[in-house]
Amino acid sequence: MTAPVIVSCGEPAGVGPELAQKAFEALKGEVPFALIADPAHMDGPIAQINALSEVAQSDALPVLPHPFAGTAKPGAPDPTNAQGVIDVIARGVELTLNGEASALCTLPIHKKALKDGADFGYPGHTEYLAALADVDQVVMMLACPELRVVPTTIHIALADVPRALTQDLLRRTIQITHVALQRDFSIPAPRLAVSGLNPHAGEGGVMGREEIETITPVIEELSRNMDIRGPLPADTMFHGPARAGYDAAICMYHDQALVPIKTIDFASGVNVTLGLPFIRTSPDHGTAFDIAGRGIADPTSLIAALRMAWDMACKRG
Ligand SMILES: NC(=O)c1ccc[n+]([C@@H]2O[C@H](COP(=O)([O-])OP(=O)(O)OC[C@H]3O[C@@H](n4cnc5c(N)ncnc54)[C@H](O)[C@@H]3O)[C@@H](O)[C@H]2O)c1
Ligand SMILES: N[C@H](C(=O)O)[C@H](O)COP(=O)(O)O
Repeated sequence: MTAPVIVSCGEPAGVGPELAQKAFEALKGEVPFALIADPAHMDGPIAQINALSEVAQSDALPVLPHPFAGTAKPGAPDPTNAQGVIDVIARGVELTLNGEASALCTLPIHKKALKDGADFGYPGHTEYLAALADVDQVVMMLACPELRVVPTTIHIALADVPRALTQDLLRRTIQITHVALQRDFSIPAPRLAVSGLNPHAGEGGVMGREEIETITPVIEELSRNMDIRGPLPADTMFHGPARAGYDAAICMYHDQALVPIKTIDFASGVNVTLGLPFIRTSPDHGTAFDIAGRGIADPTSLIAALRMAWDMACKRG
């Protein structure tokens, strides 16, 4: 039997805790999951549990208690909670690695709050999870029913992208994506479209040389074994008919990949980390401090993230 999904609470001052309550109501009987959180931070009904084996018997949101140093005031992160947020993620990883949970779904963190409150040394979950799992490269993919995108460089300043974009990084990003599309998304022969970095994919070297020196050689090499094309101008590869021609778009930097998907489907996009020794998904939005605690946050993306985690877990068996 597939074990439940474990959900890390993320920033308690954000929309995470209320979304977990809403997702529990929506997914009862469909996706078994438990939240790791401080019960004192939760507003609605919860069932405190001691182990994930108790999830099936819970008629309220099952919560594995994790005491935090501070209270949760919507929209105002308490720096004394930062270490708790980080520790909850690590506890979620431990539970997936020891098999008590089948997958990890993370609620949003506030990166600056973690840096300020606990000197968190990672720009996001993606890099922290890679470190916890001792994996030197993972891939961020965001997926919605109409589009999958992968940023090759992730949480770095735009000015640093050209230097970070190496043939090795691009090759491994594409290979990890290709394997995951086959294994977790049931696409036997994935079609990949690779963007350029520069306007008009460099226009033959007139507007930048990364396409000639870095991107094209990798595509040529990998095209011997996979259906891959590019570099394509990024401005024309995301409209409807263009999207129909590929299963995933490999992009060169964060916003090149995430702007199109969050524009097309902010409500139900899912962030999934590929290349980890466990399954990790997440909603595609952040902590939404501006609406936290008002009961109006939309749980659609979290619901999609939980369904994706569960689906992947059931497929992997
Ligand atoms: N997985 C993650 O941990 C994750 C993902 C994205 C952003 N973040 C972090 O979250 C923080 C805030 O980021 P941001 O302000 O750029 O993005 P955000 O997604 O938190 O908010 C952007 C806008 O979308 C709205 N929004 C977000 N989620 C919503 C929901 N579920 N229902 C209704 N409206 C919603 C917000 O109210 C806001 O107006 C930053 O620290 C960022 O790094 C974390
Ligand atoms: N780049 C992600 C997004 O905007 O959706 C987000 O910052 C989450 O990153 P992690 O999953 O690494 O926390």
